Order: sequence, then C-alpha cells, then structure tokens
Amino acid sequence: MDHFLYQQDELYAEQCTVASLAETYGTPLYVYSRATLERHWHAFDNAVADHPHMICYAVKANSNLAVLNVLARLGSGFDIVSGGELARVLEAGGEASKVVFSGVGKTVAEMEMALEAGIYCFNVESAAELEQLNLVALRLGKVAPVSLRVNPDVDAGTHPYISTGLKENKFGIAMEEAEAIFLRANELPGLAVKGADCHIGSQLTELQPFLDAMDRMLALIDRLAEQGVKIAHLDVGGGLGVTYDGEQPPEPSAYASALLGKLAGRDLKLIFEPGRAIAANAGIFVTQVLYLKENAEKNFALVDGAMNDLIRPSLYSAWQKIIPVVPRPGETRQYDVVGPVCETGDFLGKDRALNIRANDLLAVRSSGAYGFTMASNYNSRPRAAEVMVDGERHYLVREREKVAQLWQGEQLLP
Ligand SMILES: Cc1ncc(COP(=O)(O)O)c(C=O)c1O
Ligand SMILES: N[C@@H](CCCC[NH3+])C(=O)O
Repeated sequence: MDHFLYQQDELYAEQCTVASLAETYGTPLYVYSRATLERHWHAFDNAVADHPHMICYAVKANSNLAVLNVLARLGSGFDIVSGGELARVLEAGGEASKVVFSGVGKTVAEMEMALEAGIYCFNVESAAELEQLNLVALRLGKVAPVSLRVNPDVDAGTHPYISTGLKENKFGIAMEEAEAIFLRANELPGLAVKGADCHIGSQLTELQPFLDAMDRMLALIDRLAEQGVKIAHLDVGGGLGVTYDGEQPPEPSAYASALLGKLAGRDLKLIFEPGRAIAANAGIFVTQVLYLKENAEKNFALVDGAMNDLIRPSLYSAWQKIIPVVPRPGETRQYDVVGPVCETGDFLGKDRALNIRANDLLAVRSSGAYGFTMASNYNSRPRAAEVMVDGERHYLVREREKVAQLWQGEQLLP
C-alpha cells in the first residue's frame, strides 16, 4: 500500500471526474477530497487514542470554509495565526474553546477578538507580547489562558525557509529565557498559565528532531514544576511531513506513539497542530495546457495555472508531482511546466516527462496545503475556484474570483 498520506484514491478512482470538474468549473482549479481530509484527521486522532489530547488543525495550510467545516464536524480544534483565521473558523462552525492562537505578531485587536470569543489558549511568542496580552485581558475584565512558545533550538532538517525551531529563527522564546518568562506570566493577574508549546518546522520527514524537542520541553516542564508553575498541556506544534517525491515520513501512529512514549506517566494533555499532513495530499491543482513551445534548450508546456495560484515551486523550489489527468499512451518528452506570469521563476515543475498536447489537463498533486492559501492576484490574475469532492458528489466551495473583484476598495483620484 502507498504511504497513507499519499493516497488520493478518492480523486483518482475516476480520472474522468477530474476532467469533468475542469469542464464544469474551468481551470485553474483546486480540487479537494472530503474523505481524504477525514481519513488524515482520524489518523492523528486515533494515533493518540485515549491519552488526553486535542488535534488543532493548522488553518494556514488550507482555510477554505468547507475544509474547516469538514474538520469542525469531526470535532477538530484549530491552530490560528490571525484574527482572519479565527473569523473563518467561527464562520465554518469551529468551536472557539478548541482554538489555539499562534504567531509572533498578534495585534491588540486580534487579542481582543480572541478573548471575546473565548479561545482555548494564546501561544505567546515573546516577553513583550505577554505584557501586552496581560494589559488587554485586564482591560476587558478577562483572564487570558496562555502557553509560551519555546524555541528548543533543534535542527528540523527541513528547508531553511520553513524551519522555525533554531535560535536564528524569529519564532518563540529562547530556552534560556523561558523559565523567567513563565515565572513572570504566573505573576501577571490577567494571565493564566496553561501550557508550553513548540513548533520546530514544517515538512519534517524524520522523527528524531521531534523527539529532541520533546525531551527539551519535558525537561523545561519539570524545572517549572519545581518552581511551582504547573503546566497542564504540551503543544508539540505541527510539522509532520508528507510524501511529495518518495519521502517516507513517519506515519501519525508512529509519530504519536514515539511522543507518548516520552511522557512517562506525566499528567500532560498533548496538543498537535498538523496542517500539511492533513491537507496536502487531500488536494490537487488542475491546470490546462495552453501551448507547447520549444527552443534549442528546452520544451515548455505553457499552462493556465501559475505561481500566483501555487507558489511553492517558485518560492521553495518545492517539487510536486505533475500528471496528466487523462494519460496518453506513447513516448514522453521532458517539459518545464510554466505559467503565464511575467517572472522567470514562474514554474510549477521543471524537467517533467510528459506526453501532452495543447488543451490537455494536468494535475499537480499534493496541493491541498499551502496552495490556495498562498495564492495572490499577481499580474492581476483572479484566484482559482475550489471544489470539494464528497463521495459521488462534488460542490463548488469557492467561486473563481471575478476580474472586477480585483479592484474592490480602490479609488481613482478625484
Ligand atoms: C505554530 C505552527 N503550528 C503549526 C504549523 C503547521 O505546520 P505543518 O503544516 O507543517 O503541519 C505551523 C507551520 O509551520 C506553525 O508555524
Ligand atoms: N508554506 C510552507 C510551509 C510554511 C509552514 C507555516 N509555518 C510550504 O508550503 O511548505
């Protein structure tokens, strides 16, 4: 069997389904599978089994309301990084009491909004933010539940742009300062210390960095206990990788049981913030070949999807599998699959063996996470439509943006 995070059977069982979706809704198009989202969420939830825990899906990976709603119906919690994400979670039927709020730069307005909504916990990332949150809570007559995000200084071994747990990264509070800041948090009347958290990076394919971070966090929690600071939960962040190109990341079951094995009887609730592991392989990005073009060096497939729709290849040189929706028999040629945006870096894939003609449809796999959420209107391109496949049925869960929406809020000079 394929690695479970790589199954997209719900979308591939009938390739003509994807073709008919493209015909109905046009391209470029994001297509998600409800069954895959649910299976991935349950894989995490079942992995932790009876140990007290919360799976807080990282909204930044895919914040489409229908996606959030599918997870909310399962009873998921959510990891948010902005007031906008909180609003989406609530709109999609998520419970505020299962929301953790991460992020290095929460504004006063966002703190107020989250306090009014009654979220589970603020993951505070600096001493300055802690003082600010205390003042905001006191002003509103509330007590803010807090966890401190500690930077455990472990090398996640992932792409430098998506590594977060090293001293040189902007995230979290340095381990050396953590105790003093926890003690300060314990004193402030507007705050209630609930937990500790860390998140060391994204797309991790090895267990060891998670285990190293866990060791350091548990040692900190023990030192805090000696000083009278009770930590009720440990939030281990997200970061479990998926298969894009043959990687073999640990299954959620192996990952969770390794972490649980470290708890050694401690009474500590665990919080997980998976984003990519739930959403990436629950989605594909469908694009149509506009033209084929060749020069002395290269063959190009010019497609209607571009870096504004799916920026991961351009931004991180990320590799995502590109396959024809309806394969043609016969010989392949090497193509760079490129979009219409005026940037040399606008590509979805390079040197891909394909047998294609103009008008063929291509599916970029593993696009359910950090796909649409990172899309922009660069080159005044409307953002793609999004569709959810749900068993035999499918639903348009976001319309393609209209060109006239692109200048909403702009004004000419009088
Ligand atoms: C604090 C935090 N939690 C969770 C995530 C989700 O990470 P991933 O999608 O790799 O699971 C991120 C993103 O890296 C993050 O910064
Ligand atoms: N957006 C990144 C991951 C960032 C994770 C968020 N902290 C990606 O596509 O791989």
